[in-house]
Amino acid sequence: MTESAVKPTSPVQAPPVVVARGLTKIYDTGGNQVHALAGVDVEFHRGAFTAIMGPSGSGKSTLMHCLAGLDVPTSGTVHLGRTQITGMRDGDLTLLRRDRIGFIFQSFNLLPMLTAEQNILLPSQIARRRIDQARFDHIVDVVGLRDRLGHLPAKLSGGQQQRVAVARALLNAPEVVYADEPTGNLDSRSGAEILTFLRDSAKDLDQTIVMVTHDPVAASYADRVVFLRDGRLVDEVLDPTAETVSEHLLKLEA
Ligand SMILES: Nc1ncnc2c1ncn2[C@@H]1O[C@H](COP(=O)(O)OP(=O)(O)OP(=O)(O)O)[C@@H](O)[C@H]1O
Repeated sequence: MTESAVKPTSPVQAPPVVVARGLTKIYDTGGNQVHALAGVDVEFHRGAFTAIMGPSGSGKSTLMHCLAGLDVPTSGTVHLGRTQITGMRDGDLTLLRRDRIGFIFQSFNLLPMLTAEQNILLPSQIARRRIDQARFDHIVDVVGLRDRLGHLPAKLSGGQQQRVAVARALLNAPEVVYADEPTGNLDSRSGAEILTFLRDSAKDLDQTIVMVTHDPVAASYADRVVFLRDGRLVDEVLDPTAETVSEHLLKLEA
């Protein structure tokens, strides 16, 4: 078989980048136990864009925080590549998050006194990493920030600020990007631009992306949607549409 005849591996067949097994998280609130995660097994594959959905209080944020090493599960394991992150010391976890994971938050989290360009470059500079100029140029052009690089965040629209945050998260080609309601503060047009960019990054840059969202339209940009209810993974949809996602959510909330 010639090389050009080899079919590219689809995102769902690629090896998992993140694997969680038997994750539980119990919060003890004054003698009252809340089982925020009640035994979650889940995998996220290279180059796949996955949305995590579920009713309010179903455990989405807790799951993302445990996957990203921002919170410690009560039991179970999380692997990033070959590294088991559960059980790591705080200092090692901080370095792992800095070097191997990208984050995008609803509230952008940009430093107000730095320009767009300085915000994008800051994590690499803190980590004393060489800047990949070609990747920087590619990302800046694709997100349409070329003529805004010298602007402070206050001089940018919400959509432009989130594009800066997305460029910052993707610059270092992290093994996985976690996005927590990335379009929650944006109008629908800016939101659609960010989601299109995330979808294209998964496809074109082989970027693994995991996004928590309440919005079926946002989830429809993903390759796959996994649904949580009462701290358990109860369903999933491949190649979702806003309609199929809404139907599944309605069933879960019934
Ligand atoms: N720090 C905490 N202390 C006690 N209980 C908590 C804490 N964090 C979360 N919980 C509880 O754990 C459960 C899961 O919460 P989580 O925030 O993960 O859900 P969610 O699906 O992200 O919710 P939402 O969609 O409303 O953001 C809820 O019952 C919540 O009240």
